[in-house]
Amino acid sequence: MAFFSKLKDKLFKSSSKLEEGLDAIVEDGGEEIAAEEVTPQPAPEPQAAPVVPEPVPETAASLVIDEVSEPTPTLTPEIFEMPEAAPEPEQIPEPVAKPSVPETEPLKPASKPGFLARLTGRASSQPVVKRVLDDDMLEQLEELLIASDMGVDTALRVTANIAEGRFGKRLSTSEIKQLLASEVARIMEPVARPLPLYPTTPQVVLVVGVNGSGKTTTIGKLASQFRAAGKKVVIAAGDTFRAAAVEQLQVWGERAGVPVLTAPEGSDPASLAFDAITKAQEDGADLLMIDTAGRLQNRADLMEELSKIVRVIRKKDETAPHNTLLVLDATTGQNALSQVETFQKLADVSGLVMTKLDGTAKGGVLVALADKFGLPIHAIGVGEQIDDLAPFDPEEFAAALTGLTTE
Ligand SMILES: Nc1nc2c(ncn2[C@@H]2O[C@H](COP(=O)(O)OP(=O)(O)OP(=O)(O)O)[C@@H](O)[C@H]2O)c(=O)[nH]1
Repeated sequence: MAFFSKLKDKLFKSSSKLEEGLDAIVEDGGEEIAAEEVTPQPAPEPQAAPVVPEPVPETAASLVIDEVSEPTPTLTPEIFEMPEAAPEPEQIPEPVAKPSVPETEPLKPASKPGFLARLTGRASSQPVVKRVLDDDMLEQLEELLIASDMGVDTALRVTANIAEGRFGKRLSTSEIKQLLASEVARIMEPVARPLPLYPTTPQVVLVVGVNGSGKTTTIGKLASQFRAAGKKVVIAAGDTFRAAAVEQLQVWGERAGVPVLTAPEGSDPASLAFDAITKAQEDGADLLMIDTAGRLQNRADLMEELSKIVRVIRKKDETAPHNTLLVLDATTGQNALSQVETFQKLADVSGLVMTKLDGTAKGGVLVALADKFGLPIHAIGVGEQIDDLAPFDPEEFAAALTGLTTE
């Protein structure tokens, strides 16, 4: 798949870091095994799921956005309904959420005889190095995952799951990679969800995040995708304190062919938001995306600013904002975790966009985020160009992160 190779190329630093680490771990204390002794490693048996498994629509991999019927304050899978533009009837997801699903039920990456399944069992004519999975090896694996920004808790859980039923067995780097990729995909599967779009118009998308995280760029990229999907979009440049931020948003608006509403420098962002929703309603816009300031230095001010924006737009539509997107910069690694905690206190964050996954060695933080918060990841930024915003696909991500290849 074209996107897979692009993501893989772009996640090169993350995967090479993990790959080199895994090679070193297996070689350290491993021994060479002749090809005929190499047996394919079965896919891992999932343990109790860290998060409740949710089926993900097949279409999730091809759409950053998803259209749903009713606005609700929280985003749960049952709000997903048939996207109007579903390409094939058989691709339509069943809107199922089963709180009664037993915790031990396997998660879904394995249900699709897809990419990972094709990799599993691949035979090699070359001799391979295998190492007995013992306490030393597990400790090294934990350290490697922690160093890859997966976070201590997630790294321990992932390693324990890999070890389950395999302790004392000999594993090759490729087998470990497959196991690791399956574990990562299993954690990521429930959070890989397109941005839900409700029928209410204008749909208000509030975009929050620290300065420099990629809010402006993401708004531009999203606006372009919405436009391509036939939506009428308006952008409000809500960071009225920084003229440069407003100018940059105007540039992105031009690129995406979307109007950007601005206000004089230093003016009240809530007042701009009110004018913007008024205009969006008058113009019959489908979407209003509101950029916001990201000054964490003064959290009380920022909190007041964000809650005032919400108060004011609710005067025009009490169900707004319909999505509050938190934009996170993957290169900040573990810092992204504290940003989620902080912004959850400042705003009612409904989903995440992770930017700058290209060229960072810190992609593992997504696994920690998914494991810890379970917030939907709607999209990932893999470059600075307008089309460098991709839907989040757990299997592709896991394969790219762990350095799995089809060759
Ligand atoms: N490589 C890469 N760079 C990105 C990505 N997303 C954003 N950037 C770059 O990150 C920098 C900051 O992005 P902005 O969109 O300006 O971030 P912001 O959060 O709006 O920042 P402020 O305007 O300071 O509030 C810019 O140089 C972008 O080109 C991405 O996915 N990959």
